[in-house]
Amino acid sequence: MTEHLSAQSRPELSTFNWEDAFLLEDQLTEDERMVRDAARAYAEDKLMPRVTEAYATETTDPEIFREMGAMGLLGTTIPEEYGGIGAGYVTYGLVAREVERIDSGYRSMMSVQSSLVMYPIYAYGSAEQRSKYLPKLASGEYIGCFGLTEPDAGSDPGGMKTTAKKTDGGYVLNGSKMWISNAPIADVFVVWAKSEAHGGKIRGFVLDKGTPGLSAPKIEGKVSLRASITGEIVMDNVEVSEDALLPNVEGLKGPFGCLNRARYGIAWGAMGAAEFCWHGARQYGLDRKQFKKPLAQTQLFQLKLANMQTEISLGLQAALRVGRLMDEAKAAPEMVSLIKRNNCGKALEIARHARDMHGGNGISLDFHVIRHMVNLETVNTYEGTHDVHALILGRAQTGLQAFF
Ligand SMILES: Cc1cc2nc3c(=O)[nH]c(=O)nc-3n(C[C@H](O)[C@H](O)[C@H](O)COP(=O)(O)OP(=O)(O)OC[C@H]3O[C@@H](n4cnc5c(N)ncnc54)[C@H](O)[C@@H]3O)c2cc1C
Repeated sequence: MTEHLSAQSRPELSTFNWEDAFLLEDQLTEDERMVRDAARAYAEDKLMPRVTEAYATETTDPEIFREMGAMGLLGTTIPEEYGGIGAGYVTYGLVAREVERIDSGYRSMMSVQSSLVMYPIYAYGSAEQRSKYLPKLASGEYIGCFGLTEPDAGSDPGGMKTTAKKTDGGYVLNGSKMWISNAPIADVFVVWAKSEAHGGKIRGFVLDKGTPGLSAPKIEGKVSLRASITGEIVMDNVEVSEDALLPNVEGLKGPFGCLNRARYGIAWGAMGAAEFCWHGARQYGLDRKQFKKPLAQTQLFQLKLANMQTEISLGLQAALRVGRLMDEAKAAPEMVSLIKRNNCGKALEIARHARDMHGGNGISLDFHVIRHMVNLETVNTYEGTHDVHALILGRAQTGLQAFF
């Protein structure tokens, strides 16, 4: 059709913005941009200067929770009366993207606090639980963790062995959780257990640090996500009163409701890490000369940059679309599986290429790409592995269950 239009009536073509191919910026509201800009400034000014050291020494600074809390970056979707900023899911995603542009570990700390601890207390908790925990979690005074995975139950959380037995005044919990982000420094533990009193159904409990029988040893020696502390949760006859039970949910839909939100944030976050790697590779290719010309002037280098730009542009648009649908309460969990799986897998591939494009320098922490690459191995695995999300999407289109 366009070729029949006269030059005057032909719509103006705008110039291409290589960093923002589909003008994502124009699709955001003023408020979304404002929170995003604040998150970007915080991430660049406060997180970037400490990440290399934190990663190298495998240390997590708990002060980061307080800083994020002061910036309004914890529990962004939680209403203001509980300390959140009552923002939508697009805002939450934009924040995840900025924080993960620096490090997936920092984004993990934030995602766990917001989606896996604050969200279940808000959505499934009693009025008392909401007012006891949410404001302090929002300010970062309390640090939270989420215990679903066990040594023998990862992709299949229904196989968990942790139990809650009814006592006169409440419950006694026994079992252990594995690979739990924030656990060794946590004040609040949201844990999932099979409750005999509820016919063996999975129920959520909120435990306080210091409860006898509750411990959270650190898992040492991780090669990935080293700036984010990870631990076990050991429950050895942990006695809690009735008010530790999350009253308003039972079954796997409890943990899955939280995971769905965290996975959505991860889809944005992974694109932030990928963008860092892409921009880093581009700049490196412009600066470094081999064979008397910039690396960026070679066809292979440009092909890789084009692939990165394409996947990131598509991945961000998809995340934005799902975020808008979440804000309209129209998003299905399978949509989240699709973007979590795609964006993590693509980000990992981009980070590997960026590492290669930096040559020998690519293996140095100073250039950051190998840190992102190794982090993204975890991001591709946790919150539903790349393959497990494929099985969710396979089931959705065939009606056939391929998990077992
Ligand atoms: C750093 C880090 C932080 C984490 N933080 C938390 C946290 O805060 N809270 C929490 O609860 N968990 C957390 N996890 C755990 C994470 O969610 C699990 O590692 C993840 O769900 C995978 O479980 P798994 O490790 O037991 O692997 P498995 O389930 O044993 O999977 C191993 C492999 O088998 C494949 N597989 C499994 N089932 C199937 C199947 N049916 N068909 C085909 N392939 C299959 C998987 O895709 C994978 O490739 C964290 C993990 C890490 C590494």
